[in-house]
Formats: sequence, C-alpha cells, structure tokens
Amino acid sequence: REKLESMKSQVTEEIAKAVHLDDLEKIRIKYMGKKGLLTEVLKGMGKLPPEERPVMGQIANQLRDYIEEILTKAREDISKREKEARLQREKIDVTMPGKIRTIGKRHPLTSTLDQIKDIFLGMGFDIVDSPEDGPEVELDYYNFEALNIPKNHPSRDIQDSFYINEDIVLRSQTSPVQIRTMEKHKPPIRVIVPGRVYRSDEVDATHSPIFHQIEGLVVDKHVTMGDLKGVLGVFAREFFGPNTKTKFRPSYFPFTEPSAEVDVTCFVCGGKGCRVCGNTGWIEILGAGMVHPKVLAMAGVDPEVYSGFAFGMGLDRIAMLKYGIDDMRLLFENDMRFIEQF
Ligand SMILES: CNC(=O)COc1cccc(Nc2cc(Cl)ccn2)c1
Repeated sequence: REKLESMKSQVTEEIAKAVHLDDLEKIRIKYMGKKGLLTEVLKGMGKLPPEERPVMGQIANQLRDYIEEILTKAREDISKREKEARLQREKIDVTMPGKIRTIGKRHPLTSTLDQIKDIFLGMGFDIVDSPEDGPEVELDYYNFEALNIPKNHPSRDIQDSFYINEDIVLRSQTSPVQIRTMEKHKPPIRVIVPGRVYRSDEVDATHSPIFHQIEGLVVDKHVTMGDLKGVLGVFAREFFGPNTKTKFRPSYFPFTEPSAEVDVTCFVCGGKGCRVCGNTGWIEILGAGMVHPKVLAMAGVDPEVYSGFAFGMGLDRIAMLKYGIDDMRLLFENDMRFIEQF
C-alpha cells in the first residue's frame, strides 16, 4: 500500500517536471509499459493473500486511472504551450516594410545616346562606334589636317588639345571616324558616330577634359542644305518634342561651308523664356554645315560628283539640358546617389 502511495506522489512529481511530450511518453512507459513499475505491481497481485487482493487491486487500478488522467492533462498543457510558442515564433508582422528590390539604372548619358541612336536609325543612318572604325588616340592628320584645319589653326594649340607627340593627339571630335569611313566606303554614306572626345579646357561645371560627342555625316549625289535642315528638324522634334522649332544661324567651321549653329525652341518653356534657356526661348544644341569640298577630296570623295552634310552635338550637354543636370562632373563620378535618380 505504501509502495503504491509513494509511486503516486513520485509519478505526480515527474509529470509536473515534464517539459516535452516525449518526456511524458517516457513516464508512461516507466509506469505503464510492459515492464512498468505499476505493471509489475499489477502482475504481482496474484501472490497477495486472497483477502487483500480486491483492496489492493482497486488501489492499483485507481492509480492507473490517475496516471492516465494526469498524463492526458499534461499532454494537453504541453501541446497548448508548444503551439503558443510556435505561433509566437512564426508570427509575421504585416506592418513591416517590404523588401525593396533594387533595380539597375541606366546612366543618363547611355539613355540619351540610345534615344538619339534610335531617331537616326529610324532615318536610315548606320551607327559607327567601334574602336576599329577610329581610335580615340588619333593621328593629328585625321583630327586636324583632313578636316581642313591647317597647322597654325588656334584649335591645334596645346591649350585646346592633348598631344601625345607631334603627330598623335587625343581626338577632340569624332569627325576623324567619319573621315576614315569616307576613305573606306563609297557613297552613299549615312552614319552617326558617337564617341568620347578630349579637350584640355579648364574643368568647371560645364567643361570636362573627357566628354562625349555625336556627329553625323551624309554623303551622296545632290545632297543639299535642305536635306540637312530636314534631317535636323526631324531629330529636334523627335528628341525635344513635336512642337520644337529649329533656327539655323550662320556660323563658321573649317570643315564645313556653309556652316550653321542650330538652336531649338526651349523644351522646358516652349520658347517663352526661362532659366534653362536664359530667357531667350532658344537653346543651341548643335553645329552643322555642308562638308567642305576640300575635306571630301582629301578623303577620296570627288566633290564634283558628290556632296554631303555633317553635324556635331555634345552628348553631355544635351543630357544635362534634358535632365536638368547642372554640373558635368556628375556624369563622370558614377555616384549612385546621382545615377539612381534616373
Ligand atoms: C559639338 N560639335 C559642334 O559644335 C560642331 O560639330 C560639327 C559641326 C559641323 C560639322 C562637324 N563634323 C564634320 C565631320 C566631317 Cl568628316 C566633315 C565636316 N564636318 C561637326
């Protein structure tokens, strides 16, 4: 009897201390399993004197029912507690901010160049922009001589161009590639040439020693100034907007005759006048003209048979106008705080 009593308090204590369901299972097996402590007692009943058997049997059965009962209770408590813990652990706070997917951004120069390329591709121009079509470190001949810029011309001064030596210079425009194109291909020629150019200007908000130009060249029979105005008008309306007007002001370049500087109506104020266009309503975006006959001849194109026009624009300047960037140096620093704004 004492044994059963002490077993009852012992099993109660063990169950109270159980933390996991399998602890309870171990306890159940310890007492109720095939070799369980209580199972042994129940088996030993047969050895008791007959008058004690019913009393002891009843106590033993009560103990078995008791153990089953508190085991079940304990199981419920533990599963409930573990379920609570799991819910707490796996709880999702839906008010947390989402993961921001950072996406790559195209540099403003790249997207501006792509837009310009598309416009001229749409007009049947080819893009000539691989290194073998013309190097950035160029012969003095292609950068000056072949463009009708004589030896003593001011733009050949050291303060305007980076000289490697007497005959080699960092190209100051992409025209050399057009000269090389004329040497290699018979007309008709319709190309635009984007590329990096170098000038030893002082560095400030609108000048950088490295910058980008896009030049265009058309050579064929009967090419006229009207073709030039038509092509540049389409470019201006496609790039700056359908109501954009163009103005051709007489100008001078050694490599074109006649030469012109081309303004477009300000795409910000539509021509009324604002900060961007300096209250003039017009913005100068490129220089152009009919290719000088001497330039054609030097490049192996007969000026008696063919004529052509050419133009050049500063890509950095156009991108800065379009996106309201006020310091050219921002285009070269690749600061993500700048680039990710586009
Ligand atoms: C930023 N560029 C400007 O202000 C002006 O650039 C210009 C103007 C006129 C013509 C050209 N290019 C050119 C090329 C050949 Cl092969 C022959 C004749 N001309 C570039």
